[in-house]
Amino acid sequence: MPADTAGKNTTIDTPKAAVAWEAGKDLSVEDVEVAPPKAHEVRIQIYYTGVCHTDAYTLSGKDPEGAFPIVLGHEGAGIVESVGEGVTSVKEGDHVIALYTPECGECKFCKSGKTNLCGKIRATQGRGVMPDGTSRFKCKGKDLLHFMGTSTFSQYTVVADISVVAITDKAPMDRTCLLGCGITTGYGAAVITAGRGGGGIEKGSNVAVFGAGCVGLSVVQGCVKNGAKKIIVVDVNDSKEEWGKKFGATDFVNPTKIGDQSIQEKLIEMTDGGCDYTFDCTGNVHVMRSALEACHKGWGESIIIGVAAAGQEISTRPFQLVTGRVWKGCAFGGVKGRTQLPDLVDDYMNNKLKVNEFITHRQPLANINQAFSDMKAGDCIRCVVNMKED
Ligand SMILES: NC(=O)C1=CN([C@@H]2O[C@H](COP(=O)(O)OP(=O)(O)OC[C@H]3O[C@@H](n4cnc5c(N)ncnc54)[C@H](OP(=O)(O)O)[C@@H]3O)[C@@H](O)[C@H]2O)C=CC1
Ligand SMILES: N[C@@H](CCC(=O)N[C@@H](CSC=O)C(=O)NCC(=O)O)C(=O)O
Ligand SMILES: [Zn+2]
Ligand SMILES: [Zn+2]
Repeated sequence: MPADTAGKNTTIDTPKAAVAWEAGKDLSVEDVEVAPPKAHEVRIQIYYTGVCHTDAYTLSGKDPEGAFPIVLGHEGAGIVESVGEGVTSVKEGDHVIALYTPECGECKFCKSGKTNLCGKIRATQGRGVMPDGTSRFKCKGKDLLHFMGTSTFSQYTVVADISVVAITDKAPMDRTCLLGCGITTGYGAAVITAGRGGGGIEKGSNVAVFGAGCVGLSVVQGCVKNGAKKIIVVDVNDSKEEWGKKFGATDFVNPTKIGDQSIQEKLIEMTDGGCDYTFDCTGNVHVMRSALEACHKGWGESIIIGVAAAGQEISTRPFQLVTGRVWKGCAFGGVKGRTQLPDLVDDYMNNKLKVNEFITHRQPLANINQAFSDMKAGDCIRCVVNMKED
């Protein structure tokens, strides 16, 4: 892999990337060409990437925005190799995390103070191209699409300068990569998105978290931080009870083992009328309904985090909302990546945020398909892929 390209306007023509040529097929590790960053773009050498269920979702063909061939991956950390003209926010050698939720600071969304979503490059990002409408990846003479503005399953990637944040070089990248999606998403949902003022769950809240994967356990971690009273993990997999308790959950319910009672009835009974907050971390629309209906009348809030497949819709009786329950959702936990992510990394470095505990599996890039299989097994919370080991 060339190490002397930094700062030079050259295409890197030997890195490897895991290419998704077609929906539903294994990834193929290929030699790719990665063009230099244009103005307001950054080329990053990716060191480590997590594999998230959203990568599998898009690979499956169920993502309405999914197109192929594409370089997937959106949970990555690395080092800036070179920057294009006009880039001032990061420089060569900076340790960074790629951001699938960019932050330009200038658009209507960024200026609203009401959301972490940024509108500046969302249209091109959704079409799998850079903001100028073209790709920086080539393989076998074909252009490859970018994914979520990050494409971290490549040893080198190019991102918009608003889609990357510099963090301390003291933090181990094989862990901080997970702050690029799963951990930040769940934690942010609990400490930022939840609550009418968006300040997170209040101290003393009773909470139910549906689905105890990386995202759900991160919600648990956020609820502990904000002083929740009851944190009930709901999962169909009994092994998640121990995981939930490790992160601070107080109770566990397996909804398949409560007889004739519905899960919403069970949770209402356990919380004297319903939960103050519930979180869907499964992507299952039936679970989303249960999560809403398990909320306390008058004020309970249910936050949708899980990503459901194309064509799936949520439903409930409108009466559930008329009587004061609130349905909302968030991407990346409501966290503003460039403004707020460095603080989360610092919290991790100061032992205030668990990250290491989520890593159950590791694979080299050559075994990335195994990393997808690992992720789908019930004993995996997160698998980290070493992008330098091919
Ligand atoms: N909004 C956002 O910004 C983001 C959304 N996501 C989405 O969040 C979701 C969760 O991600 P992740 O934590 O990685 O996923 P995991 O699959 O690791 O965790 C989901 C958990 O939910 C369990 N589960 C499945 N069905 C049910 C059910 N009916 N009731 C209760 N529990 C159930 C699963 O059990 P089992 O393993 O037995 O199936 C698993 O333990 C995904 O849909 C992902 O795409 C992820 C990141 C960001
Ligand atoms: N492309 C999908 C939507 C997938 C989705 O909801 N992505 C989340 C992040 S999930 C991360 O693992 C997100 O950022 N949503 C906001 C956005 O602007 O995409 C579809 O079309 O269904
Ligand atoms: Zn993700
Ligand atoms: Zn913006």
